[in-house]
Amino acid sequence: MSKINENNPVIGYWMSERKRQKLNWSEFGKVCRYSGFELVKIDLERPLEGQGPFSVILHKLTEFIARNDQQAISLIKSVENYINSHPEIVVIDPIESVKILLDRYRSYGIIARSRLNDIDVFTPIYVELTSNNIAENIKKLQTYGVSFPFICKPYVAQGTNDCHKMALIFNEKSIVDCKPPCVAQSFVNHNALLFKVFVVGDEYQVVERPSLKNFYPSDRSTIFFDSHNVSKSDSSSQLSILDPEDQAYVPRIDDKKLKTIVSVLREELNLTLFGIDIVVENETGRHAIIDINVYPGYDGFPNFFNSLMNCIKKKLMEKHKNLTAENRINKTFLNCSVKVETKLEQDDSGFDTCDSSDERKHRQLISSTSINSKMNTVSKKIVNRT
Ligand SMILES: Nc1ncnc2c1ncn2[C@@H]1O[C@H](COP(=O)(O)OP(=O)(O)OP(=O)(O)O)[C@@H](O)[C@H]1O
Ligand SMILES: O=P(O)(O)O[C@H]1[C@H](OP(=O)(O)O)[C@@H](OP(=O)(O)O)[C@@H](O)[C@@H](O)[C@@H]1OP(=O)(O)O
Repeated sequence: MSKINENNPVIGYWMSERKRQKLNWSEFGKVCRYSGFELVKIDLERPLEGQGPFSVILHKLTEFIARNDQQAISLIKSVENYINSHPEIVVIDPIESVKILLDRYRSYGIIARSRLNDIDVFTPIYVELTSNNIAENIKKLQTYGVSFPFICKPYVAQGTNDCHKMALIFNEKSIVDCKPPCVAQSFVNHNALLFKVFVVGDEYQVVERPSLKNFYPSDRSTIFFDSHNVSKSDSSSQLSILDPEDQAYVPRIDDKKLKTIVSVLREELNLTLFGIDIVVENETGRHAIIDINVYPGYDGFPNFFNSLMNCIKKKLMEKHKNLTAENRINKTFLNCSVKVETKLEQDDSGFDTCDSSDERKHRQLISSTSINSKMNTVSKKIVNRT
């Protein structure tokens, strides 16, 4: 097992070249150096064991996690194995949590079951469509209460070429335009304003983005669109221009609700880097969460790299504290067990008690096995941290 180099801790990262360039990632290298860290790109084609030791692993592996081929599966498996055998490393973010968010249906479920309901924050009614049988889909939509118009969103939320291709469906005869497997979600009118919340650990920022205009049930045909042409900071889609009959009212986000949304989701998702897309429903002012993204673009987040660095330092401190506490608990456990065992040996006077001496030996064996395994973990951790 490799050791953490505390004098010059290494942050190993992986993200696509496209994302690296968009974020101007080399600047983060400078921030790292300034804070005494080394920033190293992980080579996914080589075993990770020889590339460390890492103090932190930061990744956006969504494009591999979303893929279902053998190569991607075994690549992710080997990253997972490496992470599992190095509990001392801070991982941003756990692959298990990322997997959940790549499945739109599951991430909507998390919102729907969370205590956000208590503050009237909701995810618009949704249902998963898995079959091409139109009658079955109509029935499902009715049963779950998905209303027209609704948006058909690909099942996989991030990391594929098609995951941002959506269809806005206005009537029953257009249900044929759904492309299962997908999630159908009722459309919420929100005057074409989207609030994007970018979260970095304890910090967050809201940026306003263009969004889809108000729509109503009608005979019109399906609108197919790519979400990246609608809701980027420089988007100027025709679909975002309000109709003359719409009220030129500007929705507002409630800061107190926003704070609760971030803290509830941070806890529910077990993620450090994520984005929440919120719209405010016309008339009711209710806040609807329409999407959650893993490690989003952070476009408009001032000093993102400084916030990221602060967050990494905080996570390292927490990890250090947890490992120290674990060591202390293990030592206490060891002391107690040694005392109990000594007492057991003294008690073994040859008289028949309710425990046979064989049973006692068996118990002692179990006890010392568990001490040994605990000590192994402790000493491994001590080795890793020196
Ligand atoms: N339920 C909804 N009601 C109203 N508008 C919606 C709803 N869901 C999505 N939209 C609109 O469609 C756009 C794309 O939806 P969504 O955010 O789910 O797509 P995405 O591809 O996951 O986006 P991202 O690029 O953030 O990953 C949103 O920006 C918003 O304009
Ligand atoms: O940065 P990446 O390449 O990861 O792209 C992400 C994109 O960021 P970008 O706008 O900087 O492209 C995000 O947009 P914002 O929510 O931040 O607006 C969001 O669309 C993610 O779903 C994308 O992840 P992907 O689907 O590609 O995995």
